[in-house]
Amino acid sequence: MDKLEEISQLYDTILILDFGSQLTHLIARRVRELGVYCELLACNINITDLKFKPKGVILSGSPYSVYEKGSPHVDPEVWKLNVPILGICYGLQEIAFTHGGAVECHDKKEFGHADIKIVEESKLFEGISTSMQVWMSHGDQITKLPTDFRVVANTDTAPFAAVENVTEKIYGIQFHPEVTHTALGKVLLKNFVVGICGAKGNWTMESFVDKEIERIRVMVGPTAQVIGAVSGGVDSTIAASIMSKAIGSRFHAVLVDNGVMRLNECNEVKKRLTEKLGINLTVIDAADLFLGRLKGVSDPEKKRKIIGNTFIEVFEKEGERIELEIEEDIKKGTSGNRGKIEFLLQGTLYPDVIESVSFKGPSATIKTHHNVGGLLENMKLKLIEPLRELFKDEVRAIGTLMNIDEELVWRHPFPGPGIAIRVLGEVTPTQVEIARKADYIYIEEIRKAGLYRQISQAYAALLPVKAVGVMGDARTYEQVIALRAVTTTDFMTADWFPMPYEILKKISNRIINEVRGVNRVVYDISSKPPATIEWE
Ligand SMILES: Nc1ncnc2c1ncn2[C@@H]1O[C@H](COP(=O)(O)OP(=O)(O)OP(=O)(O)O)[C@@H](O)[C@H]1O
Ligand SMILES: O=c1[nH]c(=O)c2[nH+]cn([C@@H]3O[C@H](COP(=O)(O)O)[C@@H](O)[C@H]3O)c2[nH]1
Ligand SMILES: NC(=O)CC[C@H](N)C(=O)O
Ligand SMILES: [Mg+2]
Repeated sequence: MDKLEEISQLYDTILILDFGSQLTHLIARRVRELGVYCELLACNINITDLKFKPKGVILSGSPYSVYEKGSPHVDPEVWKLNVPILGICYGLQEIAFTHGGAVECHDKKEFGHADIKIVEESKLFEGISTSMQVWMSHGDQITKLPTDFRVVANTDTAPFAAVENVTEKIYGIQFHPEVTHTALGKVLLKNFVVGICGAKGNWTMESFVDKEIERIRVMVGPTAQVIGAVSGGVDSTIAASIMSKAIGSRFHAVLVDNGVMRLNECNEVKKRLTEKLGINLTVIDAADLFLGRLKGVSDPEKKRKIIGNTFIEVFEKEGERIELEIEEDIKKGTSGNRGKIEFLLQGTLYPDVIESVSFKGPSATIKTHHNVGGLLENMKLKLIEPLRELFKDEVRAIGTLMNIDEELVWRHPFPGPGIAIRVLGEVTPTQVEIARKADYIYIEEIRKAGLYRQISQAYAALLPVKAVGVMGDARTYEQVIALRAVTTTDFMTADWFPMPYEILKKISNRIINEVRGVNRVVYDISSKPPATIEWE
Protein backbone atom coordinates (compact mmCIF):
# COMPACT_ATOMS: atom_id res chain seq x y z
CA MET A 1 0.00 0.00 0.00
CA ASP A 2 1.19 3.48 -0.75
CA LYS A 3 2.47 5.23 2.32
CA LEU A 4 0.03 8.09 1.88
CA GLU A 5 -3.09 5.97 1.65
CA GLU A 6 -4.00 5.91 5.32
CA ILE A 7 -4.49 9.03 7.43
CA SER A 8 -3.53 6.96 10.44
CA GLN A 9 -0.03 6.60 9.00
CA LEU A 10 0.44 10.34 8.98
CA TYR A 11 -0.64 11.21 12.52
CA ASP A 12 -0.08 9.77 15.97
CA THR A 13 -3.19 7.65 16.28
CA ILE A 14 -5.16 6.39 19.26
CA LEU A 15 -7.08 3.21 18.53
CA ILE A 16 -10.53 2.96 20.12
CA LEU A 17 -11.97 -0.53 20.21
CA ASP A 18 -15.76 -0.51 20.31
CA PHE A 19 -17.67 -3.06 22.36
CA GLY A 20 -21.00 -1.57 21.35
CA SER A 21 -21.56 1.18 23.92
CA GLN A 22 -23.88 4.05 22.98
CA LEU A 23 -21.09 6.35 24.17
CA THR A 24 -18.14 5.10 22.12
CA HIS A 25 -18.33 7.85 19.53
CA LEU A 26 -18.01 10.36 22.37
CA ILE A 27 -14.61 8.90 23.26
CA ALA A 28 -13.56 9.59 19.68
CA ARG A 29 -14.91 13.14 19.92
CA ARG A 30 -13.04 13.86 23.15
CA VAL A 31 -9.72 12.50 21.82
CA ARG A 32 -10.08 14.56 18.62
CA GLU A 33 -10.82 17.64 20.73
CA LEU A 34 -7.39 17.15 22.26
CA GLY A 35 -5.98 17.54 18.77
CA VAL A 36 -5.08 13.86 18.63
CA TYR A 37 -6.19 11.71 15.73
CA CYS A 38 -8.06 8.53 16.63
CA GLU A 39 -9.81 5.69 14.87
CA LEU A 40 -12.73 3.72 16.14
CA LEU A 41 -12.81 0.08 15.10
CA ALA A 42 -14.80 -3.00 16.08
CA CYS A 43 -13.46 -4.60 19.26
CA ASN A 44 -12.88 -7.97 17.66
CA ILE A 45 -10.70 -6.91 14.71
CA ASN A 46 -7.53 -8.89 14.11
CA ILE A 47 -4.77 -6.78 15.53
CA THR A 48 -2.36 -8.09 12.89
CA ASP A 49 -4.63 -6.56 10.20
CA LEU A 50 -4.11 -3.06 11.61
CA LYS A 51 -2.60 -0.76 9.02
CA PHE A 52 -0.92 1.39 11.63
CA LYS A 53 0.79 1.13 14.96
CA PRO A 54 -1.36 3.01 17.50
CA LYS A 55 0.23 5.17 20.18
CA GLY A 56 -2.32 3.80 22.63
CA VAL A 57 -5.56 1.85 22.81
CA ILE A 58 -8.88 2.67 24.53
CA LEU A 59 -11.39 -0.10 25.20
CA SER A 60 -14.98 1.19 25.28
CA GLY A 61 -18.00 0.34 27.41
CA SER A 62 -20.63 -2.17 26.36
CA PRO A 63 -24.19 -3.31 27.06
CA TYR A 64 -22.82 -6.84 27.54
CA SER A 65 -21.33 -8.52 30.60
CA VAL A 66 -17.84 -9.94 30.08
CA TYR A 67 -18.73 -13.27 31.69
CA GLU A 68 -21.85 -13.85 29.57
CA LYS A 69 -21.80 -16.33 26.71
CA GLY A 70 -21.44 -14.58 23.36
CA SER A 71 -20.11 -11.36 24.87
CA PRO A 72 -17.52 -9.53 22.77
CA HIS A 73 -13.79 -9.87 23.49
CA VAL A 74 -10.62 -8.38 22.05
CA ASP A 75 -8.03 -10.21 20.01
CA PRO A 76 -5.47 -11.18 22.72
CA GLU A 77 -2.75 -9.78 20.43
CA VAL A 78 -3.79 -6.36 21.67
CA TRP A 79 -2.02 -7.03 24.99
CA LYS A 80 1.22 -7.62 23.06
CA LEU A 81 1.19 -4.29 21.22
CA ASN A 82 3.30 -2.88 24.03
CA VAL A 83 1.46 0.45 24.02
CA PRO A 84 -0.62 1.94 26.84
CA ILE A 85 -4.18 0.60 27.13
CA LEU A 86 -7.09 2.27 28.92
CA GLY A 87 -10.24 0.28 29.64
CA ILE A 88 -13.45 2.22 30.28
CA CYS A 89 -16.25 0.44 32.18
CA TYR A 90 -16.70 -2.82 30.19
CA GLY A 91 -13.18 -2.15 28.91
CA LEU A 92 -11.90 -2.28 32.50
CA GLN A 93 -13.93 -5.41 33.14
CA GLU A 94 -12.44 -6.99 29.99
CA ILE A 95 -8.96 -6.23 31.32
CA ALA A 96 -9.75 -7.88 34.67
CA PHE A 97 -11.51 -10.83 33.04
CA THR A 98 -8.65 -11.60 30.65
CA HIS A 99 -5.85 -11.09 33.19
CA GLY A 100 -6.91 -13.55 35.85
CA GLY A 101 -9.27 -11.31 37.83
CA ALA A 102 -13.00 -11.80 38.32
CA VAL A 103 -16.09 -9.85 37.30
CA GLU A 104 -19.56 -10.48 38.68
CA CYS A 105 -23.02 -9.03 38.58
CA HIS A 106 -23.38 -6.86 41.64
CA ASP A 107 -26.48 -6.13 43.68
CA LYS A 108 -25.39 -2.52 44.11
CA LYS A 109 -25.63 -1.04 40.65
CA GLU A 110 -24.25 2.42 39.97
CA PHE A 111 -26.06 4.65 37.49
CA GLY A 112 -25.45 8.38 37.46
CA HIS A 113 -23.21 10.53 39.60
CA ALA A 114 -20.68 9.08 42.02
CA ASP A 115 -17.74 10.49 43.93
CA ILE A 116 -14.48 8.66 43.64
CA LYS A 117 -11.64 8.90 46.12
CA ILE A 118 -8.19 8.81 44.61
CA VAL A 119 -6.09 6.73 46.98
CA GLU A 120 -2.81 6.40 45.07
CA GLU A 121 -0.80 8.82 43.00
CA SER A 122 -1.25 7.97 39.34
CA LYS A 123 -0.34 9.58 36.03
CA LEU A 124 -3.94 9.07 35.01
CA PHE A 125 -5.19 11.46 37.69
CA GLU A 126 -2.43 14.06 37.38
CA GLY A 127 -3.72 17.56 38.13
CA ILE A 128 -6.89 16.16 39.72
CA SER A 129 -7.17 16.44 43.51
CA THR A 130 -7.96 13.57 45.85
CA SER A 131 -11.57 13.25 44.82
CA MET A 132 -13.51 13.59 41.60
CA GLN A 133 -17.13 13.60 40.58
CA VAL A 134 -17.77 11.03 37.89
CA TRP A 135 -20.63 9.47 35.94
CA MET A 136 -21.15 5.73 36.25
CA SER A 137 -23.31 3.27 34.37
CA HIS A 138 -22.66 -0.30 35.37
CA GLY A 139 -24.24 -3.31 36.99
CA ASP A 140 -21.16 -5.55 36.99
CA GLN A 141 -18.08 -5.12 39.13
CA ILE A 142 -14.59 -6.46 39.48
CA THR A 143 -14.60 -8.76 42.49
CA LYS A 144 -10.98 -9.88 42.23
CA LEU A 145 -8.14 -7.76 40.92
CA PRO A 146 -5.59 -9.50 38.68
CA THR A 147 -2.14 -9.84 40.23
CA ASP A 148 0.28 -6.98 39.56
CA PHE A 149 -2.60 -4.47 39.37
CA ARG A 150 -3.20 -1.89 42.08
CA VAL A 151 -6.24 0.16 43.06
CA VAL A 152 -5.90 3.86 42.35
CA ALA A 153 -9.42 5.05 43.14
CA ASN A 154 -12.62 3.75 44.72
CA THR A 155 -16.16 4.76 45.62
CA ASP A 156 -18.29 3.67 48.56
CA THR A 157 -19.76 0.90 46.44
CA ALA A 158 -17.03 0.24 43.87
CA PRO A 159 -13.71 -0.73 45.43
CA PHE A 160 -12.03 -0.89 41.99
CA ALA A 161 -13.14 2.41 40.42
CA ALA A 162 -9.68 2.90 38.86
CA VAL A 163 -6.85 0.38 38.64
CA GLU A 164 -3.48 0.17 36.92
CA ASN A 165 -0.51 -1.98 36.11
CA VAL A 166 2.13 0.60 35.27
CA THR A 167 4.72 -1.95 34.16
CA GLU A 168 2.35 -3.42 31.58
CA LYS A 169 0.99 0.10 30.82
CA ILE A 170 -2.58 -1.08 31.41
CA TYR A 171 -5.11 1.26 33.04
CA GLY A 172 -8.79 0.81 33.76
CA ILE A 173 -11.63 2.98 35.06
CA GLN A 174 -15.15 1.95 35.99
CA PHE A 175 -16.64 5.39 35.22
CA HIS A 176 -17.11 7.22 31.93
CA PRO A 177 -14.68 10.12 31.31
CA GLU A 178 -16.13 10.69 27.81
CA VAL A 179 -19.44 12.17 29.03
CA THR A 180 -19.64 15.81 30.06
CA HIS A 181 -21.22 14.79 33.39
CA THR A 182 -17.72 13.64 34.40
CA ALA A 183 -16.48 17.20 34.77
CA LEU A 184 -12.76 16.39 34.70
CA GLY A 185 -13.12 13.58 32.19
CA LYS A 186 -11.25 15.54 29.57
CA VAL A 187 -8.30 16.08 31.93
CA LEU A 188 -8.16 12.35 32.56
CA LEU A 189 -8.32 11.50 28.88
CA LYS A 190 -5.59 14.04 28.17
CA ASN A 191 -3.46 12.48 30.90
CA PHE A 192 -3.83 9.14 29.15
CA VAL A 193 -3.58 10.19 25.52
CA VAL A 194 -0.89 12.86 25.80
CA GLY A 195 0.77 12.15 29.15
CA ILE A 196 0.88 8.35 29.14
CA CYS A 197 0.72 7.48 25.42
CA GLY A 198 2.81 10.50 24.36
CA ALA A 199 0.55 11.18 21.36
CA LYS A 200 1.27 14.47 19.64
CA GLY A 201 -1.66 16.87 19.31
CA ASN A 202 -0.97 17.66 15.66
CA TRP A 203 -4.44 16.81 14.33
CA THR A 204 -5.34 20.28 13.13
CA MET A 205 -7.60 21.07 10.24
CA GLU A 206 -4.85 23.16 8.57
CA SER A 207 -2.52 20.21 8.41
CA PHE A 208 -5.38 17.95 7.36
CA VAL A 209 -6.24 19.90 4.21
CA ASP A 210 -2.65 20.03 2.96
CA LYS A 211 -2.02 16.38 3.68
CA GLU A 212 -5.34 15.37 2.14
CA ILE A 213 -4.63 17.23 -1.09
CA GLU A 214 -1.25 15.52 -1.26
CA ARG A 215 -2.76 12.12 -0.45
CA ILE A 216 -5.40 12.52 -3.20
CA ARG A 217 -2.75 13.51 -5.77
CA VAL A 218 -0.72 10.41 -5.00
CA MET A 219 -3.78 8.17 -5.02
CA VAL A 220 -5.24 9.50 -8.28
CA GLY A 221 -1.91 9.71 -10.08
CA PRO A 222 -1.04 12.01 -12.99
CA THR A 223 -3.85 11.22 -15.47
CA ALA A 224 -6.82 9.43 -13.88
CA GLN A 225 -10.10 11.31 -13.52
CA VAL A 226 -12.63 11.53 -10.75
CA ILE A 227 -16.39 11.84 -10.86
CA GLY A 228 -18.11 13.28 -7.80
CA ALA A 229 -21.62 13.17 -6.34
CA VAL A 230 -22.14 16.76 -5.24
CA SER A 231 -25.41 17.87 -3.67
CA GLY A 232 -24.55 21.42 -2.65
CA GLY A 233 -24.60 20.32 0.99
CA VAL A 234 -21.61 21.27 3.11
CA ASP A 235 -20.04 17.79 3.09
CA SER A 236 -19.93 17.14 -0.61
CA THR A 237 -19.12 20.77 -1.43
CA ILE A 238 -16.06 20.77 0.80
CA ALA A 239 -15.02 17.34 -0.45
CA ALA A 240 -15.37 18.71 -3.99
CA SER A 241 -13.29 21.80 -3.18
CA ILE A 242 -10.49 19.66 -1.80
CA MET A 243 -10.66 17.44 -4.88
CA SER A 244 -10.69 20.40 -7.21
CA LYS A 245 -7.63 21.87 -5.49
CA ALA A 246 -5.89 18.50 -5.82
CA ILE A 247 -6.55 17.64 -9.46
CA GLY A 248 -8.27 20.64 -11.08
CA SER A 249 -10.20 19.90 -14.26
CA ARG A 250 -9.75 16.14 -13.96
CA PHE A 251 -12.57 16.31 -11.41
CA HIS A 252 -16.16 16.14 -12.70
CA ALA A 253 -18.80 17.21 -10.21
CA VAL A 254 -22.32 15.93 -10.82
CA LEU A 255 -25.54 17.09 -9.18
CA VAL A 256 -28.60 14.97 -9.75
CA ASP A 257 -31.88 16.88 -9.84
CA ASN A 258 -34.13 14.20 -8.42
CA GLY A 259 -37.27 16.32 -8.59
CA VAL A 260 -37.41 16.56 -4.80
CA MET A 261 -34.84 19.28 -4.25
CA ARG A 262 -35.74 22.58 -2.58
CA LEU A 263 -37.00 25.64 -4.44
CA ASN A 264 -34.36 26.96 -6.92
CA GLU A 265 -31.79 24.67 -5.30
CA CYS A 266 -30.14 23.21 -8.40
CA ASN A 267 -29.62 26.60 -10.04
CA GLU A 268 -28.28 28.14 -6.88
CA VAL A 269 -25.88 25.29 -6.21
CA LYS A 270 -24.58 25.39 -9.76
CA LYS A 271 -24.07 29.13 -9.55
CA ARG A 272 -22.36 28.94 -6.19
CA LEU A 273 -20.02 26.12 -7.12
CA THR A 274 -19.06 27.56 -10.47
CA GLU A 275 -18.73 31.21 -9.51
CA LYS A 276 -17.43 30.99 -5.99
CA LEU A 277 -15.47 27.76 -5.99
CA GLY A 278 -14.51 27.38 -9.63
CA ILE A 279 -15.88 23.84 -9.70
CA ASN A 280 -17.29 22.62 -12.98
CA LEU A 281 -20.67 21.15 -12.06
CA THR A 282 -23.00 19.25 -14.36
CA VAL A 283 -26.64 19.22 -13.28
CA ILE A 284 -28.51 16.18 -14.54
CA ASP A 285 -32.23 16.66 -14.77
CA ALA A 286 -33.67 13.33 -13.71
CA ALA A 287 -36.80 14.74 -12.06
CA ASP A 288 -39.25 12.85 -14.25
CA LEU A 289 -37.41 9.58 -13.77
CA PHE A 290 -37.45 9.87 -9.97
CA LEU A 291 -41.01 11.18 -9.70
CA GLY A 292 -42.20 8.51 -12.14
CA ARG A 293 -40.74 5.77 -9.98
CA LEU A 294 -42.15 7.29 -6.82
CA LYS A 295 -45.68 7.33 -8.22
CA GLY A 296 -48.10 5.38 -6.04
CA VAL A 297 -45.45 4.69 -3.36
CA SER A 298 -46.16 5.86 0.17
CA ASP A 299 -44.04 3.54 2.32
CA PRO A 300 -41.04 5.55 3.64
CA GLU A 301 -38.54 2.73 3.28
CA LYS A 302 -39.68 1.98 -0.28
CA LYS A 303 -39.27 5.66 -1.17
CA ARG A 304 -35.75 5.71 0.23
CA LYS A 305 -34.76 2.56 -1.63
CA ILE A 306 -36.20 3.78 -4.94
CA ILE A 307 -34.35 7.07 -4.62
CA GLY A 308 -31.09 5.41 -3.53
CA ASN A 309 -31.14 2.98 -6.44
CA THR A 310 -32.13 5.57 -9.00
CA PHE A 311 -29.27 7.81 -7.82
CA ILE A 312 -26.84 4.99 -8.57
CA GLU A 313 -28.31 4.38 -11.98
CA VAL A 314 -28.20 8.04 -13.02
CA PHE A 315 -24.74 8.33 -11.71
CA GLU A 316 -23.41 5.31 -13.54
CA LYS A 317 -24.93 6.51 -16.78
CA GLU A 318 -23.26 9.89 -16.41
CA GLY A 319 -19.96 8.16 -15.64
CA GLU A 320 -20.29 6.20 -18.89
CA ARG A 321 -21.08 9.36 -20.82
CA ILE A 322 -18.00 11.14 -19.54
CA GLU A 323 -15.92 8.02 -20.24
CA LEU A 324 -17.07 8.00 -23.87
CA GLU A 325 -16.22 11.65 -24.20
CA ILE A 326 -12.75 11.02 -22.85
CA GLU A 327 -12.20 7.99 -25.09
CA GLU A 328 -13.06 10.15 -28.08
CA ASP A 329 -10.56 12.75 -26.94
CA ILE A 330 -7.91 10.10 -26.41
CA LYS A 331 -8.53 8.78 -29.95
CA LYS A 332 -8.27 12.26 -31.36
CA GLY A 333 -5.17 12.90 -29.31
CA THR A 334 -6.79 15.92 -27.65
CA SER A 335 -7.16 14.55 -24.16
CA GLY A 336 -4.05 16.22 -22.74
CA ASN A 337 -3.32 14.59 -19.43
CA ARG A 338 -6.87 13.23 -19.15
CA GLY A 339 -7.05 9.50 -18.57
CA LYS A 340 -10.00 7.28 -17.65
CA ILE A 341 -12.44 7.82 -14.81
CA GLU A 342 -11.17 5.59 -12.07
CA PHE A 343 -12.54 7.16 -8.91
CA LEU A 344 -15.77 8.28 -7.34
CA LEU A 345 -15.79 11.10 -4.81
CA GLN A 346 -18.30 11.07 -1.96
CA GLY A 347 -18.98 13.37 0.96
CA THR A 348 -19.13 10.56 3.54
CA LEU A 349 -18.47 11.61 7.14
CA TYR A 350 -17.16 9.69 10.12
CA PRO A 351 -20.57 9.17 11.79
CA ASP A 352 -21.65 7.20 8.68
CA VAL A 353 -18.53 5.08 9.03
CA ILE A 354 -18.95 4.60 12.76
CA GLU A 355 -22.46 3.24 12.25
CA SER A 356 -21.05 0.40 10.21
CA VAL A 357 -18.05 -0.56 12.35
CA SER A 358 -19.89 -2.00 15.33
CA PHE A 359 -18.71 -5.52 16.14
CA LYS A 360 -22.23 -6.82 15.81
CA GLY A 361 -22.69 -5.28 12.39
CA PRO A 362 -24.68 -2.16 11.63
CA SER A 363 -27.13 -1.29 14.36
CA ALA A 364 -30.86 -1.89 13.90
CA THR A 365 -32.10 -0.27 10.71
CA ILE A 366 -34.23 2.66 11.72
CA LYS A 367 -34.01 4.35 8.35
CA THR A 368 -32.15 3.32 5.26
CA HIS A 369 -30.08 6.40 4.56
CA HIS A 370 -29.99 6.88 0.79
CA ASN A 371 -26.39 5.86 1.04
CA VAL A 372 -24.29 6.22 -2.05
CA GLY A 373 -21.94 3.84 -0.24
CA GLY A 374 -24.19 1.20 -1.81
CA LEU A 375 -22.33 1.97 -5.02
CA LEU A 376 -19.35 0.07 -3.72
CA GLU A 377 -20.38 -3.50 -4.45
CA ASN A 378 -20.97 -3.41 -8.17
CA MET A 379 -18.99 -0.37 -9.20
CA LYS A 380 -15.68 -0.50 -10.92
CA LEU A 381 -14.84 2.93 -9.57
CA LYS A 382 -12.68 3.22 -6.49
CA LEU A 383 -14.01 5.45 -3.74
CA ILE A 384 -12.38 8.62 -2.52
CA GLU A 385 -13.94 10.01 0.63
CA PRO A 386 -11.74 12.88 1.85
CA LEU A 387 -13.94 13.58 4.89
CA ARG A 388 -14.42 9.98 5.93
CA GLU A 389 -12.48 10.53 9.15
CA LEU A 390 -14.17 13.79 10.15
CA PHE A 391 -17.12 14.89 12.22
CA LYS A 392 -19.45 17.60 10.92
CA ASP A 393 -17.95 20.35 13.07
CA GLU A 394 -14.48 19.44 11.79
CA VAL A 395 -15.79 19.67 8.22
CA ARG A 396 -17.22 23.09 8.98
CA ALA A 397 -13.87 24.18 10.44
CA ILE A 398 -12.21 23.12 7.18
CA GLY A 399 -14.77 25.05 5.17
CA THR A 400 -14.00 28.18 7.18
CA LEU A 401 -10.27 27.61 6.75
CA MET A 402 -10.69 27.22 3.00
CA ASN A 403 -12.55 30.54 2.94
CA ILE A 404 -15.71 28.88 1.75
CA ASP A 405 -18.76 31.11 2.15
CA GLU A 406 -20.07 31.18 5.67
CA GLU A 407 -23.55 30.67 4.32
CA LEU A 408 -22.53 27.42 2.71
CA VAL A 409 -20.49 26.19 5.65
CA TRP A 410 -23.42 26.65 8.03
CA ARG A 411 -26.10 25.34 5.73
CA HIS A 412 -28.54 23.02 7.43
CA PRO A 413 -28.10 19.42 6.23
CA PHE A 414 -30.51 18.31 3.53
CA PRO A 415 -31.08 14.57 3.10
CA GLY A 416 -30.43 12.90 -0.26
CA PRO A 417 -34.07 11.72 -0.58
CA GLY A 418 -35.02 15.37 -0.07
CA ILE A 419 -38.63 16.47 -0.04
CA ALA A 420 -39.77 12.94 -0.86
CA ILE A 421 -39.35 12.02 2.81
CA ARG A 422 -40.98 15.28 3.88
CA VAL A 423 -44.13 14.67 1.88
CA LEU A 424 -45.78 11.99 3.96
CA GLY A 425 -47.68 9.48 1.91
CA GLU A 426 -47.56 9.48 -1.87
CA VAL A 427 -45.09 11.84 -3.52
CA THR A 428 -46.77 13.63 -6.41
CA PRO A 429 -45.49 16.74 -8.20
CA THR A 430 -48.35 18.74 -6.64
CA GLN A 431 -47.53 17.57 -3.12
CA VAL A 432 -43.82 18.29 -3.65
CA GLU A 433 -44.69 21.79 -4.84
CA ILE A 434 -46.76 22.50 -1.70
CA ALA A 435 -44.02 21.26 0.65
CA ARG A 436 -41.38 23.14 -1.35
CA LYS A 437 -43.18 26.48 -1.15
CA ALA A 438 -43.96 26.13 2.54
CA ASP A 439 -40.36 25.16 3.26
CA TYR A 440 -39.07 28.16 1.35
CA ILE A 441 -41.23 30.58 3.34
CA TYR A 442 -40.32 28.88 6.62
CA ILE A 443 -36.56 29.11 6.02
CA GLU A 444 -36.85 32.65 4.68
CA GLU A 445 -38.58 33.79 7.88
CA ILE A 446 -36.09 31.94 10.06
CA ARG A 447 -33.28 33.76 8.29
CA LYS A 448 -35.04 37.12 8.56
CA ALA A 449 -35.42 36.58 12.29
CA GLY A 450 -31.67 35.88 12.54
CA LEU A 451 -32.32 32.40 13.92
CA TYR A 452 -30.83 30.24 11.15
CA ARG A 453 -27.48 29.67 12.89
CA GLN A 454 -29.12 28.91 16.23
CA ILE A 455 -31.07 26.07 14.65
CA SER A 456 -29.24 22.96 13.46
CA GLN A 457 -31.87 21.89 10.97
CA ALA A 458 -35.31 23.16 10.00
CA TYR A 459 -37.81 22.21 7.34
CA ALA A 460 -41.51 21.98 6.54
CA ALA A 461 -43.25 18.62 6.10
CA LEU A 462 -46.56 18.04 4.39
CA LEU A 463 -48.87 15.75 6.32
CA PRO A 464 -51.17 13.32 4.53
CA VAL A 465 -54.28 14.47 6.35
CA LYS A 466 -56.96 16.97 5.51
CA ALA A 467 -58.51 19.39 7.93
CA VAL A 468 -61.46 21.71 7.83
CA GLY A 469 -60.93 25.44 7.80
CA VAL A 470 -62.66 28.61 6.87
CA MET A 471 -61.16 31.11 4.46
CA GLY A 472 -63.01 34.14 3.14
CA ASP A 473 -66.20 32.88 4.75
CA ALA A 474 -66.02 29.65 2.81
CA ARG A 475 -65.35 26.18 4.10
CA THR A 476 -61.96 24.72 3.15
CA TYR A 477 -60.87 21.13 3.41
CA GLU A 478 -57.13 21.14 2.93
CA GLN A 479 -53.78 19.83 4.10
CA VAL A 480 -51.56 20.45 7.11
CA ILE A 481 -47.96 21.65 7.16
CA ALA A 482 -45.78 20.56 10.09
CA LEU A 483 -42.80 22.75 10.92
CA ARG A 484 -39.72 21.09 12.37
CA ALA A 485 -36.71 22.86 13.89
CA VAL A 486 -34.10 21.13 16.01
CA THR A 487 -30.86 21.84 17.78
CA THR A 488 -28.20 19.16 17.96
CA THR A 489 -24.47 18.76 17.72
CA ASP A 490 -24.23 15.28 16.27
CA PHE A 491 -27.70 14.67 14.78
CA MET A 492 -27.91 11.42 16.76
CA THR A 493 -29.95 13.10 19.49
CA ALA A 494 -31.80 16.39 19.11
CA ASP A 495 -34.02 18.85 20.97
CA TRP A 496 -36.86 20.78 19.39
CA PHE A 497 -36.10 24.46 19.05
CA PRO A 498 -38.17 26.87 21.17
CA MET A 499 -39.29 29.04 18.26
CA PRO A 500 -40.53 32.46 19.43
CA TYR A 501 -44.34 32.78 19.16
CA GLU A 502 -44.08 35.96 17.11
CA ILE A 503 -42.04 34.21 14.44
CA LEU A 504 -44.37 31.21 14.42
CA LYS A 505 -47.29 33.52 13.95
CA LYS A 506 -45.69 35.19 10.96
CA ILE A 507 -44.68 31.89 9.37
CA SER A 508 -48.08 30.34 9.86
CA ASN A 509 -49.81 33.38 8.38
CA ARG A 510 -47.58 33.45 5.35
CA ILE A 511 -47.83 29.72 4.64
CA ILE A 512 -51.62 29.65 4.89
CA ASN A 513 -51.99 32.79 2.79
CA GLU A 514 -49.36 32.04 0.17
CA VAL A 515 -49.43 28.28 -0.29
CA ARG A 516 -52.53 26.94 -2.01
CA GLY A 517 -53.74 23.65 -0.57
CA VAL A 518 -52.79 24.33 3.07
CA ASN A 519 -55.15 25.58 5.74
CA ARG A 520 -53.30 24.63 8.93
CA VAL A 521 -49.76 24.84 10.27
CA VAL A 522 -48.52 22.91 13.31
CA TYR A 523 -45.18 23.00 15.14
CA ASP A 524 -43.42 19.75 16.00
CA ILE A 525 -42.34 19.57 19.66
CA SER A 526 -40.81 16.10 19.70
CA SER A 527 -37.20 15.45 20.60
CA LYS A 528 -34.97 12.70 19.17
CA PRO A 529 -35.27 10.11 20.59
CA PRO A 530 -38.05 9.07 20.69
CA ALA A 531 -38.85 10.89 17.42
CA THR A 532 -36.33 11.31 14.61
CA ILE A 533 -35.39 14.51 12.82
CA GLU A 534 -37.07 13.64 9.53
CA TRP A 535 -40.70 12.53 9.63
CA GLU A 536 -39.96 9.53 7.42
N1 LIG B 1 -28.85 15.44 -5.45
C1 LIG B 1 -27.64 14.88 -5.33
N2 LIG B 1 -26.82 14.81 -6.40
C2 LIG B 1 -25.59 14.25 -6.30
N3 LIG B 1 -25.12 13.70 -5.18
C3 LIG B 1 -25.89 13.73 -4.09
C4 LIG B 1 -27.19 14.32 -4.09
N4 LIG B 1 -27.71 14.21 -2.86
C5 LIG B 1 -26.78 13.58 -2.10
N5 LIG B 1 -25.67 13.28 -2.84
C6 LIG B 1 -24.47 12.56 -2.38
O1 LIG B 1 -24.79 11.87 -1.17
C7 LIG B 1 -23.89 12.26 -0.13
C8 LIG B 1 -24.60 12.21 1.20
O2 LIG B 1 -25.60 13.21 1.29
P1 LIG B 1 -25.67 14.12 2.58
O3 LIG B 1 -26.91 14.93 2.50
O4 LIG B 1 -25.42 13.27 3.76
O5 LIG B 1 -24.38 15.05 2.46
P2 LIG B 1 -24.25 16.49 1.81
O6 LIG B 1 -25.45 16.74 0.97
O7 LIG B 1 -22.93 16.58 1.13
O8 LIG B 1 -24.20 17.45 3.04
P3 LIG B 1 -25.37 17.78 4.07
O9 LIG B 1 -25.36 16.64 5.07
O10 LIG B 1 -24.95 19.07 4.69
O11 LIG B 1 -26.65 17.87 3.31
C9 LIG B 1 -23.40 13.61 -0.53
O12 LIG B 1 -22.16 13.91 0.09
C10 LIG B 1 -23.29 13.48 -2.03
O13 LIG B 1 -22.06 12.80 -2.33
O1 LIG C 1 -28.11 12.19 3.16
C1 LIG C 1 -29.02 11.72 3.84
N1 LIG C 1 -29.68 10.67 3.36
C2 LIG C 1 -30.73 10.11 3.99
O2 LIG C 1 -31.32 9.15 3.50
C3 LIG C 1 -31.09 10.69 5.25
N2 LIG C 1 -32.07 10.40 6.15
C4 LIG C 1 -31.92 11.30 7.17
N3 LIG C 1 -30.90 12.11 6.92
C5 LIG C 1 -30.39 13.19 7.77
O3 LIG C 1 -29.77 12.56 8.89
C6 LIG C 1 -30.00 13.33 10.09
C7 LIG C 1 -30.70 12.46 11.11
O4 LIG C 1 -32.00 12.19 10.63
P1 LIG C 1 -33.07 11.26 11.36
O5 LIG C 1 -33.11 11.71 12.79
O6 LIG C 1 -34.36 11.51 10.64
O7 LIG C 1 -32.55 9.85 11.21
C8 LIG C 1 -30.82 14.54 9.65
O8 LIG C 1 -29.92 15.60 9.41
C9 LIG C 1 -31.48 14.07 8.36
O9 LIG C 1 -31.82 15.14 7.49
C10 LIG C 1 -30.36 11.75 5.75
N4 LIG C 1 -29.32 12.25 5.06
N1 LIG D 1 -21.26 0.89 30.61
C1 LIG D 1 -20.71 -0.31 30.56
O1 LIG D 1 -19.71 -0.53 29.91
C2 LIG D 1 -21.42 -1.41 31.31
C3 LIG D 1 -20.64 -2.69 31.35
C4 LIG D 1 -21.46 -3.84 31.88
N2 LIG D 1 -22.55 -4.10 30.96
C5 LIG D 1 -22.02 -3.48 33.27
O2 LIG D 1 -23.19 -3.34 33.45
O3 LIG D 1 -21.24 -3.35 34.19
MG1 LIG E 1 -27.35 16.73 1.69
